[in-house]
Amino acid sequence: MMVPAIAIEGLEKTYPRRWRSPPVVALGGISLSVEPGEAVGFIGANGAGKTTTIKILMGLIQATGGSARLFGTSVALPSARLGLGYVPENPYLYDYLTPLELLAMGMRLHQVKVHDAERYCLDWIGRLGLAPVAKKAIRSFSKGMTQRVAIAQALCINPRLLILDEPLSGLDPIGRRDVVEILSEYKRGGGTLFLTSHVLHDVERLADRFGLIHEGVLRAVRSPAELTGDQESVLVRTFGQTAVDGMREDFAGRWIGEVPRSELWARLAALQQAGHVLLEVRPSLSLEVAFMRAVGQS
Ligand SMILES: Nc1ncnc2c1ncn2[C@@H]1O[C@H](COP(=O)(O)OP(=O)(O)OP(=O)(O)O)[C@@H](O)[C@H]1O
Repeated sequence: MMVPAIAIEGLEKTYPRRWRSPPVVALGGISLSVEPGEAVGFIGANGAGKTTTIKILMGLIQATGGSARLFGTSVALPSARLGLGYVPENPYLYDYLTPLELLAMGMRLHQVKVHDAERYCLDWIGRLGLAPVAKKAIRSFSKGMTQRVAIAQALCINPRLLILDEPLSGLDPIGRRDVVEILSEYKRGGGTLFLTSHVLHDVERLADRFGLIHEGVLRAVRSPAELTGDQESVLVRTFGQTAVDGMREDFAGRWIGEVPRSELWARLAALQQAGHVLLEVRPSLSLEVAFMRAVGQS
């Protein structure tokens, strides 16, 4: 059997009492495993326990109960994190360094050797859209630019596992698109991803499974097919000149309708006969809504 990339069992974290504040139970015993080559999105509202989980995996804080392993090695051992890429929620980078220097340093720390290291790092910097500032101190960078450097640094070591805490926050729409594309490519190449987000939409294109965490409890772990596969109706969008029963015209002159799954093929045939061109067929509930329903949040 393959060793899971991440194996979390009954993980607990209670932050101790401070001054007048009572102890905070951030994780109430969560269990989750991520297989090599898999991408898992960890979704939850502010304060749900996502960052706490990641900090435990990264050895930045200690769990108060349960266990966590990376490729079979306990997170208590620093060697568990060799060859692992990590992008924290608010990356703190040595800001007197340039992106080129920082990437080179990361490669040395992870003992990654490539033929022409400078060229290799510049290539990664370029892919994150930072070529013009490759040799400028990070100190002068915006939040989004800093985030891009952190992502380049995590990816350039060719990690066997990539852990990202809110990787898209702070990025503009183009940055988001670029990063989703780069992460998809990493996954297609066999990489393993564990990433957090407040919203499922952000990680929809990347994740094979989604885990919903709520107040320190993992409420459900589901694949997109499990979420949308058993919906009883399907949304159909067409383009055509004539009205067809059950379809309504939208403002752009397209036709849209919810069709019971059992009638789909008959309805598509009727639409074709009426001269409609098929534009889209998809589950009528968005993944986000389906997920919220699955865990009883809506
Ligand atoms: N150092 C700390 N001391 C005390 N409580 C903490 C500490 N860090 C986090 N918490 C609490 O633990 C709970 C989980 O926080 P965590 O940062 O893991 O949530 P999150 O899901 O990452 O939230 P966000 O999306 O806002 O980053 C919250 O109630 C938070 O207030």
